[in-house]
Amino acid sequence: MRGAVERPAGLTYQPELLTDDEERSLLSTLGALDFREVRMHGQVARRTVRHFGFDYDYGSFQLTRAEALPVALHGLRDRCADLAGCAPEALAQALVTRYPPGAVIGWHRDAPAFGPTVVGVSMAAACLLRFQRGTAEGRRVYELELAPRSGYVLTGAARSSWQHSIPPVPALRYSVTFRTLRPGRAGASASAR
Ligand SMILES: O=C(O)CCC(=O)C(=O)O
Ligand SMILES: [Fe+2]
Repeated sequence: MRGAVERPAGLTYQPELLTDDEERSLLSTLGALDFREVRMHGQVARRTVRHFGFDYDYGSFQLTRAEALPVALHGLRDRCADLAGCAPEALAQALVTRYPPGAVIGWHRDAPAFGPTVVGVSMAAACLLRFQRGTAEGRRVYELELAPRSGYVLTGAARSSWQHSIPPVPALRYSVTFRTLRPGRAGASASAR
């Protein structure tokens, strides 16, 4: 990655957020989920996903109600809320992603329909999380290894100004990403049920 290295403000990384036993038990829950394909611009991605709480429609840019978070993932949400310093219920959306070897997620910022806080947990294989902002001479980059059982929080500039991506994962990886909703969306979400 070309550019000056700068750690994004608002990025927190927490190794060993989960114990080995917690990871093992969560992986058996995640492994049993029925994952769905991701289709963007007509292309089917290698990674597959499952949404809980809310689903994001890439066509209409709207959030719609999805199935409730399984009880087996409530403890994980509590842990992530602690890490982010918010109430567990504020983490209204959970996205579970399964990355088979070689799967990626391209450069993006999380949708503006979501709120100011994004918390992610990594399980099974490690991967790199890359950040970029600015162009040409002003390009800034950062790279972080996400170890299995670790968590990260994106707030502030890390959430809203920097883009992030994951290059091809070396081995099967699962992540659970919890997101808040944009303030003022509570009414909209209730009527979208
Ligand atoms: O897998 C991850 O940890 C990050 C996924 C991500 O950036 C996203 O789904 O928006
Ligand atoms: Fe993201």
